[in-house]
Amino acid sequence: MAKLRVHELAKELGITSKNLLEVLKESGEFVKSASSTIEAPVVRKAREYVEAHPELSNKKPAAKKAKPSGEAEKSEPKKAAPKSKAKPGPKPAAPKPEPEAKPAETEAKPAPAEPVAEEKTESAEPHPTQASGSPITPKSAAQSAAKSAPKPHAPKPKRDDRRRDDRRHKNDGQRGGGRNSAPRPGNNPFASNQGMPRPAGPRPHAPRPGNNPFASNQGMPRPGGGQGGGPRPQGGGSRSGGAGKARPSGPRPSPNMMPNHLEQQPSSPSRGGGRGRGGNSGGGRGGRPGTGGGFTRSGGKSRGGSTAGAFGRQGGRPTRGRKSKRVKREEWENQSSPMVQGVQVPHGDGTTVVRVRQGASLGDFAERIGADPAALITVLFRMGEMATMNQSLDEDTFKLLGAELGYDVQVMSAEDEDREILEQFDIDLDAEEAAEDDENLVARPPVVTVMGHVDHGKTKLLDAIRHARVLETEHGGITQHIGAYQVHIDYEDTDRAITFIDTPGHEAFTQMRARGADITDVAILVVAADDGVMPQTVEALNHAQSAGVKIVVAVNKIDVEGANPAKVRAQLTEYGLVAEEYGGDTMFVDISAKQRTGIDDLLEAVLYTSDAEVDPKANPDRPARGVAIEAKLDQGRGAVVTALVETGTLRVGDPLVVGAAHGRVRAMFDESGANVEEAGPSRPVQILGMSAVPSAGDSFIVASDDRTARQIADKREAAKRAATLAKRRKRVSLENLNEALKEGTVQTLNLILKGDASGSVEALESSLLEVEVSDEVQLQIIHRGVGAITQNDVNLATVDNAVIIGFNVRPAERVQELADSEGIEMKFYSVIYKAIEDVEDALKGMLKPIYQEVQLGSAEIRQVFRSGKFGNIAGSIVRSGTIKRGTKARLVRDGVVIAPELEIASLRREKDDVTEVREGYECGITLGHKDIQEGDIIETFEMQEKARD
Ligand SMILES: Nc1nc2c(ncn2[C@@H]2O[C@H](COP(=O)(O)OP(=O)(O)OP(=O)(O)O)[C@@H](O)[C@H]2O)c(=O)[nH]1
Repeated sequence: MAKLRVHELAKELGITSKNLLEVLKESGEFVKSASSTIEAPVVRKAREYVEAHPELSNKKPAAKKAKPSGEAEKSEPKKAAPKSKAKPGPKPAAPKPEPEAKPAETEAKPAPAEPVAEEKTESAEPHPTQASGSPITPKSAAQSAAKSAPKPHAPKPKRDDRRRDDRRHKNDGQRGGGRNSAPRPGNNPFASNQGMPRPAGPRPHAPRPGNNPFASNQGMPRPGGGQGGGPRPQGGGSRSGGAGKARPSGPRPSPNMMPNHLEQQPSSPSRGGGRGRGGNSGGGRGGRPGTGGGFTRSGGKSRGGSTAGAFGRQGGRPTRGRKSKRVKREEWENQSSPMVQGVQVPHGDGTTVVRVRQGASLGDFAERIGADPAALITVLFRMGEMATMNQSLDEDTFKLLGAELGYDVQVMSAEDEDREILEQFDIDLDAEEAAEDDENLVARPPVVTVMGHVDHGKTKLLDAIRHARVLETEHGGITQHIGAYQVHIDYEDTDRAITFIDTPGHEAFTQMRARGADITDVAILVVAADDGVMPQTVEALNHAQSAGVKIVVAVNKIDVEGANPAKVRAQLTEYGLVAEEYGGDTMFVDISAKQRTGIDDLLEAVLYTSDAEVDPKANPDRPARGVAIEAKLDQGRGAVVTALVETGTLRVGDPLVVGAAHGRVRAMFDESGANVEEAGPSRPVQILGMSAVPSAGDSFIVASDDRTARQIADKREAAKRAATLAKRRKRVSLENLNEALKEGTVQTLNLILKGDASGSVEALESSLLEVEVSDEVQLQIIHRGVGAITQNDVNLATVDNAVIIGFNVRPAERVQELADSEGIEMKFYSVIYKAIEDVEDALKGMLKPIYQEVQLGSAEIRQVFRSGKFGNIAGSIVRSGTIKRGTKARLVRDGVVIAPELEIASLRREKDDVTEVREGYECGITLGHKDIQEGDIIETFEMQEKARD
């Protein structure tokens, strides 16, 4: 199912998304925006078209496609002939291919070769997305273009830039011709009526009746084009030759264009083409309006034997008769597919990119390349891998398989995948953002994160701000920590709000970013004036700068003796933060978080910086979108999510999706615990009503209804599961997969990481998490931190049976003794790879657990009873421990084991069957062993796994 998006394909082809969109739209494809997905067949067509039209390219014309085009050229002549259909003449003589003729070429060929096969494959695929989408309206394009112009405020790094880029993009795209009139003369590959700008109006109708995905204008006359279809060189037209008559205008600019390609599609090529060509060249009818659709695939189809020739039936018959076509297509593919590993499967050219989701199965991949899954299973098997059709494959396996088949298989990132999921519900966040009209945007409070070195006063500062500013509010101040809060300040005679993320430190900031949540507008970098710039100060500013976040420096602890604020300013210039007083553009404010001085100045500096450098804006009049900042499970209230609204307004009752959780907003609270009915941009609120607890950094969107919300959440959950499955599979070799599954025991190695700096701890953690030994053993980092190993760490290790890893740190006083007495292992490293090696070894060691025998009890046989029914019964007395029924036993006589592998088959006290008998009691035991005597000792034991040290 993984599909390329327009912008991705555009990038790949070196043209603008706009151009590509136009090309696609013109060809009748239902693409909505640059983020819309496009089906493989369309991708292929577009690729071929663009390759054939280097003029479309922005950057590198058709360089990379050189090869394909070359091929195209080769075949051109052939096609050209058929194409000439333009000419009424019965015999398409035109030997001379028109420049654009390439695309058509293939189809023209009487004997469709591989390309045909490929095309077919594509065509067979349904095009759900396209069908539902509607083209971007000219209005939105116009709006977005308009937006780009005025930029009242200073440069806005993040979002604005992005938006601007988009606009630029759009504008670029339009460069050819009228902005709305998508079709650029000459450029549009699929356009049937090239050269005639098509009024934007009709576009929306794009959806042709019928469901021929390729017929651009089925059944609808194209304005201006006269019959639009008629003239279309492409399709069957060319083939049938007859079409000619339809052709009003002279030589079709690009008969070969896409249309032809399309024709190559599955069915058409072989039969359609043949038919049209031969039999009914009469295709004459091609004149039919509407028919010649860009992707005339239908033209070819006109199998009705009738004349339908080239342009023929399209209008009337979209894609019916699918079945037989499909069958034929398969037959065709089978004939033309190359052999790989002795199996016939489609083959790429080595550069063909196939995108699959994380955790995609072989079946998914087969669908993408139009192969028979069974054939792929065989190929994989012969490559030494075994997989079923529905089993998730990991990226490596896909890559291997792809390489074998000539495809560059790319596993989609989680973000792309999510985008794709949303697109299935017609939600395209990027496009919406790009299409947002500046007029609808209103200023929103800046979102601020506090960062800095350990102990420089981040928490104290957040407290100071909270107290200074929130206690005065009507609700009586912040009563709870919800992960974010808003304060108000009188700034330039206006009441202004600032939103603070209440989790200090760049780790949280980075974690959120890693999940795609760029919510911070301004970062306050806290530097203690008595300590100066420290390692984490630098880390924090690097993180902020790399995120394009503006920084305000809070020089803290100026109340401390020896504080040297000037030194901080001087130090930070080295890192590109030059104070205004030194001619730079960064605001430095001296504060004392402890004494709560300078706080107002700091807040003003934040607002000043925000206004000047960020100018955050959002449209409050739309369904809300935002990010989950914190989430927890509350016993009485269920999932409690603190969400920050980024745009739109969130209201109680809204159907919401947060990550893989969904639900209706049952109630909302602000940081003071007060009920909130609605929350606008930059407003943090606690939300009740979600079905599950999402992760911090998960984005949320208001869905159109509960059902959609649930479906999106379900799909996300499924994607997550598939990704996890794929990862897990990676770690289990095929040989031991079944065993591992059978045993069902997964062992976990718990680790506590302590390091000299958070950077090194993070690096160590991420490296360790990549260690994969087997699916049976997992590695879990239960705690990490900066600084010496403390008693707390050891206590935690005791509880969770963890190993402590110290990276460039040592245990604090008396901690070593504690660890020794608790049997906690501490390991110290100064090189990351050494730690990784050791952990890897430990994990491997865990693979083969050592079992040890544990004695459970022993009993002495006092008397032997012979019973016909039960065999020999040992009347015994339990000498130690407990004798349990069903446990393993051995028989010892005079210190010699005479029967090592027995089992307590039955156990009785008096006349009752019992499960166990304790020390000192008499009992009757049967062992299923005849040779027992008075005085023999029955020892019972079990095998217990021994933890490795
Ligand atoms: N004298 C003085 N002490 C301060 C000031 N700000 C913070 N402190 C003290 O510095 C210590 C660390 O403050 P925190 O706010 O916990 O520092 P932090 O940066 O949040 O520390 P971590 O959470 O460990 O990263 C505490 O003992 C505070 O009381 C200040 O302005 N003046």
